[in-house]
Formats: sequence, C-alpha cells, structure tokens
Amino acid sequence: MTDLKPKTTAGAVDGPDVKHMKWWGWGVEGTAFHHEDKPAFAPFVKKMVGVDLGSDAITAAPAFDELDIPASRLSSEVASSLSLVVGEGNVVTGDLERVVHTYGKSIRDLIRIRGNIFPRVPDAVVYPATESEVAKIVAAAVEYDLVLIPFGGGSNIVGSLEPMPDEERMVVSLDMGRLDRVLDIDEDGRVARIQAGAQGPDIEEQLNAKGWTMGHFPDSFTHSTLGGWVATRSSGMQSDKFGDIADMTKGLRMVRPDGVVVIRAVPSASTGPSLREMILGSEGRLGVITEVTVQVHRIPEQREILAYLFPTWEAGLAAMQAIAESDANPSVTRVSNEIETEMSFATSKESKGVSALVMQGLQRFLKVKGWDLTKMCLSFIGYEGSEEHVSINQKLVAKIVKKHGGIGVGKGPGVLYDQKKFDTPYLRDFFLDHGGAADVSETSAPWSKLLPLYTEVYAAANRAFEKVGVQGLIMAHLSHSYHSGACLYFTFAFEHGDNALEQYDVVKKAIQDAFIQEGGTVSHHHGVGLEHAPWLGQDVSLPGLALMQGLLDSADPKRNFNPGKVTGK
Ligand SMILES: Cc1cc2nc3c(=O)[nH]c(=O)nc-3n(C[C@H](O)[C@H](O)[C@H](O)COP(=O)(O)OP(=O)(O)OC[C@H]3O[C@@H](n4cnc5c(N)ncnc54)[C@H](O)[C@@H]3O)c2cc1C
Repeated sequence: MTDLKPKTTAGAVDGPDVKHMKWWGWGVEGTAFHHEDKPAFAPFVKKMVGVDLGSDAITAAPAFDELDIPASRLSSEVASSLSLVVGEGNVVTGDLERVVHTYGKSIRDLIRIRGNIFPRVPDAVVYPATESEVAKIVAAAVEYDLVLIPFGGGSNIVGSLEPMPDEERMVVSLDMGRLDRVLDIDEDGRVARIQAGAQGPDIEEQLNAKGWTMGHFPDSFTHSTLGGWVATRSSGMQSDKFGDIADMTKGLRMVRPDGVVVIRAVPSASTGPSLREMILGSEGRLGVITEVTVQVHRIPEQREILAYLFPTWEAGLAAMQAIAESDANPSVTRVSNEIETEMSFATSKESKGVSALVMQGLQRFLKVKGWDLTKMCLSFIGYEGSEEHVSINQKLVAKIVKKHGGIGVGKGPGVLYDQKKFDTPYLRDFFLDHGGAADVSETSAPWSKLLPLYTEVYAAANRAFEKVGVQGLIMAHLSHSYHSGACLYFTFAFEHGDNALEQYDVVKKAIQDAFIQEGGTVSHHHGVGLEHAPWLGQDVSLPGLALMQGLLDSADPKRNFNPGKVTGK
C-alpha cells in the first residue's frame, strides 16, 4: 500500500483501503529509479540532453504541507446525502485524497504538482462498493447538479481527470477502487465478468488462480483499472495476440441517470450503431462503467520473449511488417530505433565475467558483418501458447529476421525486459528531480506511412527543441503491429527551464501536428482527455466531431459527467 499519510491536512478523513499511487509521482512510496549499477546511463543522459545526473536533485517534490490546495466546497447537504449512500467513511474531503484524485500522471501533471498549481481540485472523493451505490451517486449528481468524475487508477496521461479550472459547481471524484473483483468466469464462452475498479494485478491474480489470463498488460498495468482501460481505449504490450481493450471488451454495464446500459457479451452483433464502441473511449462522459465482460485465455503452456538485433531501423520496421503479413502469430512485436536501443543498453547493468565476453564477441561479430553499431536496433518478439505453437512461430520469425539482415540474440535480454517492464515509469520522476522533462506521444498509421511519419516527427521535434532553446532527445519504437499498420511510440526529453510547461507544449504540439499531417492518428492508446482534444477535429473530421459532441450533449445535457474531456467542450 502506498503511504498516503498527509503531512498536514486539517480535517482530513481516512478513506477506505483502496490502493493509490503517491501524490507527487508514479507508483508506490519507497520505490524509485537509481542508476548506480548502470554506469553507462549518466553519460548517455549527459550526451543526449545535457542533464547532469551526478549532481544533487534540484527540483524534488515539495512537502505536502507546502501546497496551496483550494478548500473543499462540498456543502453539508450534499455530504450527508452522499454519506447516506456509501457511509460516512467513504466520503472523503481531506486534502491529500483530493490532490491524489486531481490529476493523472502526464509530465504536465507532474510539473503542475511540483509547481503547486491546483486551480481546481475535487471537493470530495466518494468510494462506492456496489453498482446500486453508483446509481444513487449518479442520481445525486443530477439532483444537486454536481460534476462527477469517475476515477480508476489515476494513471492517464492526457488530462482526463482534472476538473475544469473554472468549474463553479461542486466536483466529486468517484473512486471505483472498492469494485475490484472478478465476478464470474464463463469457461465455455471464455469470458470473465470483472468489476470496473479492479487494477491490473487484482485481475490477473484472481484469473490466474483459476488458470486464466486476460492478457492485457499496458506499461501502467500495476496502477490502472479495467474501467480506465475501457474508458480510454487502452492497449497492452501483448496486443498482437490478445488484441486491444476494444477487442477484448465483449460486454459491459454502465450506470446512467435513467438506468443501467447493459451490453450483453455475445460473440458479435448487428444491432445498429455499436453502443459498445460509443462507450469505449468515453472517458467518463457518458456514465460510470461498473462491470466489463472481457475475453480471457487459458494461461499458456509456454511464454517466451526473444531478443533480436537489426542493422538499421528501416530493416527492423520492414521485418515487423513482414511478420504481420506472415502466418506467424507472436504476442509482442517491438523494435526500438537506434537511440532507444542505445538507451536500453545504457539502462542495463554493467556486464561482467562471461556476459561481458559474450557482449564483446557479439560486437566483434557484427562489425565483421559490416554493421555500423551506432545504427543497430534492438527488437523483442514474444511467443505464447503450446510448446508446438511457440516453436513453429519462432521458426517462422527467425526466417523473416534473417531475410531482413537481423540476428537472434536469445532469451536473456527478453527475460530482463519482461522482469523490468513495469519499472520504467519511475525513471520520469527521477529525471524530473534532476531538471529534466520527459514524456511520450504515440500514434498509429498504415505501414506505407510509418517511415515518412517517423522522419517528419523527428524533424518537427528537433525544430521545436531549437525553438525553445533546449538540447532535446527524441527516440521511438514500434510497439503494436496490425494487419494494416502499426503503432509508433515516441519518447521525448529535454532539460527544462523555469517555463517547463510552455516548453513542453511547443514540443508536444510539433509532434502531434506531424502525426496528423503525415496520416497518423492523434492517439493510438492514450485517449484524448484535454491534452489531445485540440487535434480531434482534424483526426475524425469536423462533421465527425460535431456528431460526437451531439452524442455527449444529448446524453448529458447539464454536463454533469466529466465535462470538457475528449471534445474540449
Ligand atoms: C507510465 C505510464 C505508462 C502507460 N502505459 C500505457 C500503456 O502501455 N497502454 C495504455 O493503453 N495506456 C498506458 N498509459 C496510460 C494509462 O495508464 C491508461 O490511459 C489507462 O487506461 C488509464 O486507466 P486508469 O484506471 O488509470 O484511469 P484513470 O486515469 O483513473 O481515468 C482515465 C479516464 O477514464 C475515466 N474512467 C475511469 N474509470 C471509469 C469508469 N469506471 N467508468 C467511466 N469512466 C471511467 C476517467 O474519468 C478518466 O476520464 C500509461 C500511463 C503512464 C503514466
């Protein structure tokens, strides 16, 4: 459990036993990134962005009692009404709880938290335990004209949670964390009914205990919820095999003021415009998702992630496309560009003894083959299923890798990648401590457009770095492959000045503009929130945006449900 004890919160009330991340950053207290055993990391960061990790932290998070948190505006009438529904201990107005529920975890959010920027904070956090309690809170939201913001794990990075700064009405954050159970597994239909507030580890523990897995593993897995995944159209790293959350979601229940929308879990339906699809990605604007029926799979007999190296980024991309076109069916296809590859090696522990010799031998071998090692790209490909399936697929992929000039480097790096995959987010807070800002932007585009898009994103980001006067780093990987194209995931970083938010906005805008200009989408899996809303009209067309706004306006005429998100209105 995260240590959520505030330093000073006059009038704070302890909430129920629901897991939250630390108020100022990613993950749990007491866990942090460090680089003492990674000798190549500090020199890499110094070379790429000029930040000196050897110096003491310069922008550590403030003490909680230094924050200026607007007082709760919850009226005693509304407090009593909500307490009647969920019990007094589950209506929390303490400052710490309200701050934890204000933002997600984007770099904008982290900078604002460290900068003591809290224009509007929820006035209360309410913890329902059942769907009928959710229904009564939804009714209260309409009756008292409250703003209700469903809260999952608070991990989104697009501004999907923050109350609008000029919101005059009372704002209630509806924390779904007590609805965290797998309710039922239909072994014939291979679907499970799961409560929306269940976090990734809750889900997998309960399913694994019965021999099943959902197979949804976003990088934020440890701190995000099923309801949040559905409400943002999330995608996990094994989507090549299991699909995105939109594919996995077969049915759901969503509470609205006029009752519960029930999407039954049938294999496929021809029942007019898809309500299921309308609710996917709705970011709390159409109602509160209480339960989702997802497809599940037997825990595979065998699971392996193998590492490969390609001589260039172009070769790596071409190999991923060829794998997508082939009969192979891997669970993960991922290839990093040369800078991200260098970063991966820089964040590895120093090789010693036999592994150092192997590494040196490999480098000599690749040089003899004519590789320029500064252009080399690291790839991970995952395999899951029966022993036979894994073996056949590894053979199919090996042929494709060879054809594209790559080589296999075995299981070792894949095992490490698999073990460390959920630790990377801690790096951002550490970097921020040292005056560096880092964030991500992701898109998807058809195979034929990926390389031109990649080239333009690089050029646009570098122009933006120059404009704001920083030495910036941008790196990329292909993270999810589809029949028709793939997701490209960019990470950018720079040493920020006093105007970090303005600098960030310039770089982020340059990248998002390039996505749209080059035929990509505004977001492959992070959703829209407030952050991506300015590009939505260009992405879905203006008539498309008007249609979406029409749906939101008619579904929520008084704008009680997370107003402002997705469409910006
Ligand atoms: C370090 C890091 C790594 C990430 N990696 C990935 C990744 O690999 N893949 C990926 O897809 N995303 C990733 N994300 C983004 C984020 O984890 C996802 O957007 C996730 O789906 C959010 O889930 P959550 O439970 O935290 O939702 P929250 O952040 O709490 O909420 C997000 C939105 O969903 C709404 N919502 C939440 N629950 C409900 C509900 N029950 N009913 C209705 N609306 C609801 C909220 O109102 C809000 O609008 C990452 C984020 C970070 C910080």
